[in-house]
Amino acid sequence: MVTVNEAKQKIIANVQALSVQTVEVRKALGYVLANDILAPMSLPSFRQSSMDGYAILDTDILEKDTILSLSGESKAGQTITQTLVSGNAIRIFTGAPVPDGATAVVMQENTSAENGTITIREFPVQAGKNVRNIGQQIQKGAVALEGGTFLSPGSIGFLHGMNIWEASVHSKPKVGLLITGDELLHKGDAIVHGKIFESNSSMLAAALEKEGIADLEIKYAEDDLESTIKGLSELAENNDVVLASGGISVGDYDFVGKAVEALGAKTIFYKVRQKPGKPLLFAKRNEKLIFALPGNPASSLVCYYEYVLPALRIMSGLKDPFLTTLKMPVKYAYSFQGERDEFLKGLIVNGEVIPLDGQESFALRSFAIANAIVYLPVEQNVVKEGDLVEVHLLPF
Ligand SMILES: Nc1nc2c(c(=O)[nH]1)N[C@H]1C(S)=C(S)[C@@H](COP(=O)(O)OP(=O)(O)OC[C@H]3O[C@@H](n4cnc5c(N)ncnc54)[C@H](O)[C@@H]3O)O[C@H]1N2
Ligand code: MOO
Repeated sequence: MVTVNEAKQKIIANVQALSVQTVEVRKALGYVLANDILAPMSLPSFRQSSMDGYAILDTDILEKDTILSLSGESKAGQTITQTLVSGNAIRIFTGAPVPDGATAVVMQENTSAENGTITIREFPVQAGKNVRNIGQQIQKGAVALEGGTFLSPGSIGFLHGMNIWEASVHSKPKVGLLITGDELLHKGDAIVHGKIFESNSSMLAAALEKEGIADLEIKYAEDDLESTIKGLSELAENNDVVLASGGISVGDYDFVGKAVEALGAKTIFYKVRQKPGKPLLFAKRNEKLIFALPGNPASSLVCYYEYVLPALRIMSGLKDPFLTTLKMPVKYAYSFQGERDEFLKGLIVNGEVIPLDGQESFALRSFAIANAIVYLPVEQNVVKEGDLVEVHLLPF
């Protein structure tokens, strides 16, 4: 048995980023950049107006209500940059090139136009006002995004804005899932006393989908050693990571541990001093990872978020793979007995976290409405209302 912290350290020590591939930036959402990207151009690449109004020379505006002559127009998309001569104003629109010679743009609300003249109702006008400078966002040749950056919708827009359409990213792990349990019913099956509807596969598939891992290979094994070995070895052939659900405890029909051993995989840890999810197993077979998740649904999902997800994120190239962690006051007192750290399904409301009712490992109802996991180490087994607790934000 290892502690929660030891288990996490063993994940970090045993998991590496996968190889690098080139992907279209548009398809790169959720991938992690393998190298720094240098800006191939400055942004903006020309001086742009940030307002609809008039381009002027700030030194022409010596008092309020200065009158200038209207001498042209610059609209967005215009390719010829005009030149502003002192004493004049050029009509300009947001995103349009600022004429050479102009030092500022006065927004049109602060002007009035009549008979070819423009009255500037603002004084003083600062040089540079409402002008986006060349390279203000990024200078050509500077690091635009660092290797290790998680590509978000914002990153995709930023890269396309610099005329970058492909990027080098770490591959995403391929994941296989082995569902064990003779008690499991599937969609369309008649309800039978003693059997339950299988729900871990769809729950884990949905969690993986959230992480950008969509093409999950799912197999089902009967509660016998041969079927479990076959399922695990086939999945390990085709995938980087194999998750097994159920059959990892000590019962006569729990075969996952024995199957992992029979496959010659190296167990990195088995059993974590935690509730739920005690019988979690992490093994490696060459570079393939095997996680045996406890069958209890809430145990399975806690183990996914706390250990599997960080491993998948390290493989995807992320440096900070764990759920976002913060300290927050707890809304109600909570205490527990026993020698295992606890992970509680929690709901954050108005800056406080509520430990939800129904923390048993078979119960998913609390998880269904949770937005966080509260981590209470055994040393913190009694918390009073308002005490600070460690909260791990669930990814939504
Ligand atoms: N004598 C002991 N018994 C148990 C121990 C122990 O230390 N000594 N540990 C308990 C703990 S803690 C856990 S957690 C469970 C883990 O058991 P398994 O991983 O072997 O899981 P199963 O026995 O196969 O199933 C447990 C539970 O979950 C339901 N289940 C299984 N698969 C699914 C699925 N795909 N969808 C929905 N529900 C599923 C299953 O019916 C059981 O109710 O062991 C304890 N026992
Ligand atoms: O380790 Mo189990 O998940 O407490 O029932």
